[in-house]
Amino acid sequence: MIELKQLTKIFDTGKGSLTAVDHVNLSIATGEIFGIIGYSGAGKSTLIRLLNGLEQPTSGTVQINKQNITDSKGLELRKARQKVSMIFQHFNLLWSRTVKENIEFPLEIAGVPKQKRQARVSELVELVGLTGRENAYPSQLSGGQKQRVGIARALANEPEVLLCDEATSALDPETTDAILDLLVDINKRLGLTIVLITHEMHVIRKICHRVAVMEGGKVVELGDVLEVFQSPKEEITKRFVAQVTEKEDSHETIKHLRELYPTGELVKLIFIGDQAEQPILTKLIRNFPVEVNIVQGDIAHTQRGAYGTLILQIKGEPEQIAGAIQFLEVENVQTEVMANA
Ligand SMILES: Nc1ncnc2c1ncn2[C@@H]1O[C@H](COP(=O)(O)OP(=O)(O)OP(=O)(O)O)[C@@H](O)[C@H]1O
Repeated sequence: MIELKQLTKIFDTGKGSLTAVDHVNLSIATGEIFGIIGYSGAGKSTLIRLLNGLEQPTSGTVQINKQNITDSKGLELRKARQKVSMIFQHFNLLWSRTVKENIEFPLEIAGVPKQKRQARVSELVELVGLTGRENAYPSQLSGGQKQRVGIARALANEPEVLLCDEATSALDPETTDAILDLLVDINKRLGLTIVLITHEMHVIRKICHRVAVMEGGKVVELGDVLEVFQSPKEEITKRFVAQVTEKEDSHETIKHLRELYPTGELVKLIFIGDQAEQPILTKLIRNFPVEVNIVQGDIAHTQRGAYGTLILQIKGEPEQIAGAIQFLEVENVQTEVMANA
């Protein structure tokens, strides 16, 4: 659906040239929710502006549905851009227009007749959960409701791709989750391809299928969200993953746990995907004469299955403990002995 080849954008800053996007190659499938994460200045906004044709690349190409955005001009470019819609961190609504009128705006521009426009607006209002608020002005809405208007407006002309530029960064955690749920719902119902940029790993974890990590204009890591959580390779990716996993690996935490649980072994288990639903602990306790205490646990759900960590205190004869740990490894549970008694 989206193909970026050797995509590069160099800005002339007056003080020399700055490579904001550096030879990026990406292939995003139809119906995928694809996340791009990076710290400020990594090049995410520039990349997204290249995707919707607002910025011209210095070199390389952007193809959407086999159409080359970078070569298109005039009517052709406008048509290609209609397939791509966008929502923003600060919503970018028209303040003097009501909810209904904001959603209707892109339909007016596209020349859709009034009756058709009204029917489409009603559909969209319902889709984003704003029934009853049609005549409110943006100033009368909460942040989450404003973003719902932004989403409805973006969907008005039936785009194939929705770009989300830090779409939940201005929202509180609960509202963020509700908006992310809405995006997943829309992705499933309409088969819409979603590309989002963010600096929050929570957003990636919750809704994305795949993720690209950007640093210094380059994609430094790319993979399935679950895989990236399981084994982040780059230092920067590890830092992003640590945003949402327990701070259980820190030296202080381990020391603290050792004080609380001075005997036996402290073992950290990492469950990925289906494993999180299997009765592995039941089997362990049945097969080995050891005592197992749950010290700490955390399960996160991604679009591709669950990811969880569990810290156990295992007490018993050393060879039985060793056997229990071996059993976990045979069951393909990633296991780390955290501290010795
Ligand atoms: N129009 C421009 N002219 C010159 N430099 C620019 C321009 N736009 C972006 N840059 C520079 O390109 C680099 C990448 O910026 P970009 O905004 O794409 O990063 P980002 O990852 O989106 O960060 P942020 O989240 O802060 O927007 C930065 O060093 C930025 O200063």
